[in-house]
Amino acid sequence: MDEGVVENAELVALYDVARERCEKLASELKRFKPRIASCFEELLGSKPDVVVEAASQQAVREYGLRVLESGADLIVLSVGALMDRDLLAKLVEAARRKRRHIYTPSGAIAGLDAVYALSLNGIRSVRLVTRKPPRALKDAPYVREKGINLDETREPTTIYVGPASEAVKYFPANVNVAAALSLAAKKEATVEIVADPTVERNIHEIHVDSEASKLTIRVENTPSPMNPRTSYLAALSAIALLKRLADERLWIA
Ligand SMILES: NC(=O)C1=CN([C@@H]2O[C@H](COP(=O)(O)OP(=O)(O)OC[C@H]3O[C@@H](n4cnc5c(N)ncnc54)[C@H](OP(=O)(O)O)[C@@H]3O)[C@@H](O)[C@H]2O)C=CC1
Ligand SMILES: O=C([O-])CC(=O)C(=O)O
Repeated sequence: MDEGVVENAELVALYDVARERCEKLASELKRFKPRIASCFEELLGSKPDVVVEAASQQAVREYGLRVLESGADLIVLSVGALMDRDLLAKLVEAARRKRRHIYTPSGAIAGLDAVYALSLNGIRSVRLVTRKPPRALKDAPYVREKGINLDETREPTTIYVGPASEAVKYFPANVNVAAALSLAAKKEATVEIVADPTVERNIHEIHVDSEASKLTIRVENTPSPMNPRTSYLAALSAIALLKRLADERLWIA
């Protein structure tokens, strides 16, 4: 799985609260022989140039600053954590001071380059409609807190409408894309979440209204076989970013 993709880089270390998950991943790799770190300090001890967070919003809060302070770039997938303005300001300040970068890849969506471009001239409204099979949503804090029973859902049901900063707390493993979208738009997205038993894919629709363009983007993603909440595209997006960085930015799409 790791052959022939990111050529000019080494995977130096892996860290997860559950060590056996790193061991399983490492056993599936052919080219890379990463150290399996038993704590986050040990991961940083490998002196990485880039650390990819693919864990949780809590992990961004726990380790984000330490990554930048260690002199590494930080790629964030649990972008929801960055809706916390204080945390974002601290990370940006550390990145500036250490001359490193924070990257938020497009993850499970597309078109953030255009959304960012439109933000330069001001965006009137930005909306995300996320549609996932009920099994991908049933463990979300919001669903549990409100006692919503998704096992009996027979038709598409809107279970949540609200601002991105709230949505990423209620659905921390489902709509990090709402944060990536809001940061690109420089405007908080309104998020609608639909539990849809008629779909097998994780579907994200972006609607942006601005003077320069009306933008509609729809992405239908195959879920990861290991985690139905997560789209396969999100992992590919992080790998594609690593590849661009490892190729020393000779070509940026
Ligand atoms: N930006 C985007 O477009 C997308 C973002 N995501 C986000 O990316 C993240 C990773 O997704 P995915 O790989 O599917 O998640 P998984 O839950 O499948 O895997 C994450 C792993 O990280 C571990 N972990 C969580 N928190 C910590 C921590 N503080 N320290 C150490 N290990 C930790 C988890 O352990 P445990 O299970 O014990 O918590 C788990 O083993 C998620 O937050 C997800 O929501 C996903 C898809 C798209
Ligand atoms: O993978 C997806 O479809 C989106 C996702 O989980 C997230 O943004 O957290």
